[in-house]
Amino acid sequence: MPTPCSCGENADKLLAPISAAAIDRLESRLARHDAGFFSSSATQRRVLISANHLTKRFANGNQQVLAVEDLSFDVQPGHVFGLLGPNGAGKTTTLRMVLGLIEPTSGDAQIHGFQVSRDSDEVKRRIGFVSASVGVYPWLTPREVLRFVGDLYGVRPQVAVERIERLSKLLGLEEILDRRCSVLSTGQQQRMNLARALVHDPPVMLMDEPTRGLDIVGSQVVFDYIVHLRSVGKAVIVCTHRLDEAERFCDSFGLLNHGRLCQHGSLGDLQDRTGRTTLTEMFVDLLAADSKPTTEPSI
Ligand SMILES: Nc1ncnc2c1ncn2[C@@H]1O[C@H](COP(=O)(O)OP(=O)(O)OP(=O)(O)O)[C@@H](O)[C@H]1O
Repeated sequence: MPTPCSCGENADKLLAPISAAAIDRLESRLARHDAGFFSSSATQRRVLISANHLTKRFANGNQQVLAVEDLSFDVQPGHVFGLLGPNGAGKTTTLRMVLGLIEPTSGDAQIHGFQVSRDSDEVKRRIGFVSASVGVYPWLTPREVLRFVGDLYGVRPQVAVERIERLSKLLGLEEILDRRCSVLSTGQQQRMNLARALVHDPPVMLMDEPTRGLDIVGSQVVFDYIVHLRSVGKAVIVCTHRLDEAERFCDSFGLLNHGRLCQHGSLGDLQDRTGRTTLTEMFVDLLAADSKPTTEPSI
């Protein structure tokens, strides 16, 4: 006898026992969904920076310099990765490959799922870059520079105005926004560079020695900025020689020497593996143990 219900004849279908076959089908669909969610594409979306077996050789007269060798790492949103190493270890070369400024000899990097070697425009749109050696336009004011950069990246003028206002507050630029860049101090120029790297609101930030030449107050502005980047979910790579500072603000580390990744992990991982407490102690051991030259005969 059909069940009386305002749903009419559909009520029979709704109340009918679900067959074992239907349950099997449902379970296998859910399993497929879960597998898809946790497998490649979704996981890759969670990884904003992915370096895969990056290698770079430079020709240098009749020799070759192996600047970076088979380097792989991932950086997730809201994560600060410290790429550390002595002079000439290959840090800047790695950043240049990730930015797409130089071509790797082999390997590749992905930014937000876009391959650097193939989708370089998409990649550049998604990266902010801060370097101690980036120059400023002497005759422009910070406000003009920030508007100009916003325009280059296709940020709508009204959005650019709002962002410049927000970044000025964040970085204490209000007083200097309309002064010529040529009269700004090193610290003020660096604050403008930090703002410039964020005008297009990229999900990824690469920072090459961002505190070089800065005093304690200037360095603190950079640390606060990095903390801000993490809190808003950016994926950040920082190259620095200030190991004590890196310990404070990086979530994980890659220790490079002669282009090779000698250690990789959180501070706790590295402490467990090396038996050392500080990055400085680990570096001293690393340099003593690993003195392989990076020049090879030309081929
Ligand atoms: N264009 C180039 N031609 C030849 N050799 C290069 C070139 N660029 C970098 N190198 C070499 O590659 C190696 C790595 O250089 P890189 O600038 O990446 O090191 P780094 O870790 O950033 O050093 P630093 O801390 O001193 O800035 C060095 O031996 C350097 O001399």
